[in-house]
Amino acid sequence: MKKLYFGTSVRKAEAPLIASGASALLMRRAAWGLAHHVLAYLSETAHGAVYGSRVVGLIGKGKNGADTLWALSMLAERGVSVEAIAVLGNPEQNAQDAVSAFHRAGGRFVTALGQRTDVVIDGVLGTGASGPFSMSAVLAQRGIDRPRPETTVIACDIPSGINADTGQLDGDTLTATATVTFGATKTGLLLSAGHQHAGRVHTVDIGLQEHLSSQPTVWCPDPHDVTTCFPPPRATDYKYSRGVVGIIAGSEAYPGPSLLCSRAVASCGIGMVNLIADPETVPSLRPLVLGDRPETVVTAAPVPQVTSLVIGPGLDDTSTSRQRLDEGLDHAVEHDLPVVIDATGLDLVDQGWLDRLRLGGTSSRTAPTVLTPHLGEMSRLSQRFVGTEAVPATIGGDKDALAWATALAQATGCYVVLKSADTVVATPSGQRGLHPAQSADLATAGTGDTLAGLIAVSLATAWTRTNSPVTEHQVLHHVLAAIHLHGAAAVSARHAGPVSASDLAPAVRAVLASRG
Ligand SMILES: NC(=O)C1=CN([C@@H]2O[C@H](COP(=O)(O)OP(=O)(O)OC[C@H]3O[C@@H](n4cnc5c(N)ncnc54)[C@H](OP(=O)(O)O)[C@@H]3O)[C@@H](O)[C@H]2O)[C@@H](O)CC1
Ligand SMILES: Nc1ncnc2c1ncn2[C@@H]1O[C@H](COP(=O)(O)OP(=O)(O)O)[C@@H](O)[C@H]1O
Repeated sequence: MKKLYFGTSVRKAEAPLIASGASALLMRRAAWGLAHHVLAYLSETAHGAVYGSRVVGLIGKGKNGADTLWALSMLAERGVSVEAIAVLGNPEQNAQDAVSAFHRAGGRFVTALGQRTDVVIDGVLGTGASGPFSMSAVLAQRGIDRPRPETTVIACDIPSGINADTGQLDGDTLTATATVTFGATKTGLLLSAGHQHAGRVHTVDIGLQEHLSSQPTVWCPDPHDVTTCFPPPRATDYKYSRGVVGIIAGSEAYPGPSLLCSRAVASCGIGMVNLIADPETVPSLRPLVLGDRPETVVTAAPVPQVTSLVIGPGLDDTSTSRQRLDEGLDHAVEHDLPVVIDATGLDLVDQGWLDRLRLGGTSSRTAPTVLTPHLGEMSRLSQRFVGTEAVPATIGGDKDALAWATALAQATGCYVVLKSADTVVATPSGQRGLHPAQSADLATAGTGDTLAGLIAVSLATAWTRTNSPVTEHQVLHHVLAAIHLHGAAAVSARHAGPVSASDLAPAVRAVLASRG
């Protein structure tokens, strides 16, 4: 997993260095990093020509603008023709050293972008941005055209106006081809509007690591985590040692999720899939799932070897579904097993259950309970268990997703996986994870049922493979790995055309096959 930091944390980490007079040094390191990446993009985009190419910086009134001016000076030394446009404030007043260096290098201030601009550097606002910001309005006020769509835009540290903690943007900004960010990868670059506008993120080390170590971290999964958390079987394995996932999903009204969930679990190579569906009360599930995968073990109650449970996809609001949920949760509590609660299960679970399911709750539980709401379900859960107002469920909306998930995790004592284009995870003690959107192909019915199954597999693996008690951080790791596998499966399935939820299970196998 990679570590991400809030923008405010990076600013706190810089503070002691700035106090000791190292501000100019940090800025120079940042500018070198920015210039280096601009040169690389020029080599790719300006017909391989660095000499004679033209780079224009949009300059604000803070240090972000100063960084950009220093980087332009360095580019000038490599034969790049550099110009700057003051779009906010007067850099002469706030960044005199940088302006002098820029002039010395042959740079000049202009008032228009000009016909041929190879790269535009967005140096208007960095981590000091606050409140509303409209790049369109700021440019229009000065009679400056927006860069043409084909122009390479490189954001200095973060696209202007983006909140470096939350990724939120109150207004509009330029969509960058790439962002060159300093000190650490900021959460705001991989979340919400920040993720949509940052383009490719390059992180430049400016010597903050030691000072960042005391700052809170947000964990981000990578492909290696899938390899670790979804391992191939060991030579000595047998079916029960690989884990058994119990599934309480599907109803007479919505039978499909039982199949989607079973397929997802089976596609990971688990020891056994146990669909818990009494033929007396939900008669259609058994033939449906057995017709698809005869190896599924369908029982009225969980088999004793169950290692983790997923409860909720496709349940309806009937007494049968409620009873199935109650029996499944009872089993999870009694045997201290990890349980993933998804979809209707989230609406059926009540405070009494949460008191028993929370870590160290009335049942002295040690195994995790993972709640996997989408935005609408999250809004309802927050109203019921945190006491917050109803929130309109729009992707990229004005909610700080990490803070929202953290509040619910702390209130419920459960792990929360808040699913939208970006997915965030919060643990009961406040550890956090973030999986930036990987594939919008997941925006289709049934993909959440698949994810719930993958998380249950990953937790079953943690439970069967780890001898010592599984830590909260290990649970976070396994949950994030499952989310990454889900996204990678959507990317893989895309190669064959538009994706539906049924395509994900075969794609999960393909992704795992490619990881060895
Ligand atoms: N510290 C260091 O040593 C290092 C820092 N580094 C660099 O510094 C950058 C942060 O610099 P920064 O703190 O000067 O903030 P920055 O974003 O450039 O501008 C703030 C100015 O903008 C204004 N403003 C704010 N919001 C606004 C809005 N919505 N609309 C309009 N105006 C708005 C605000 O005005 P105010 O609201 O305060 O009146 C203030 O004047 C960071 O991203 C990185 O590039 C690196 O070099 C590494 C070393
Ligand atoms: N635009 C998007 N980009 C990336 N992932 C998305 C997007 N929209 C939805 N997803 C993902 O798709 C899944 C949808 O889950 P959910 O809404 O519970 O679906 P369902 O209940 O139909 O199974 C989640 O994992 C979510 O993160």
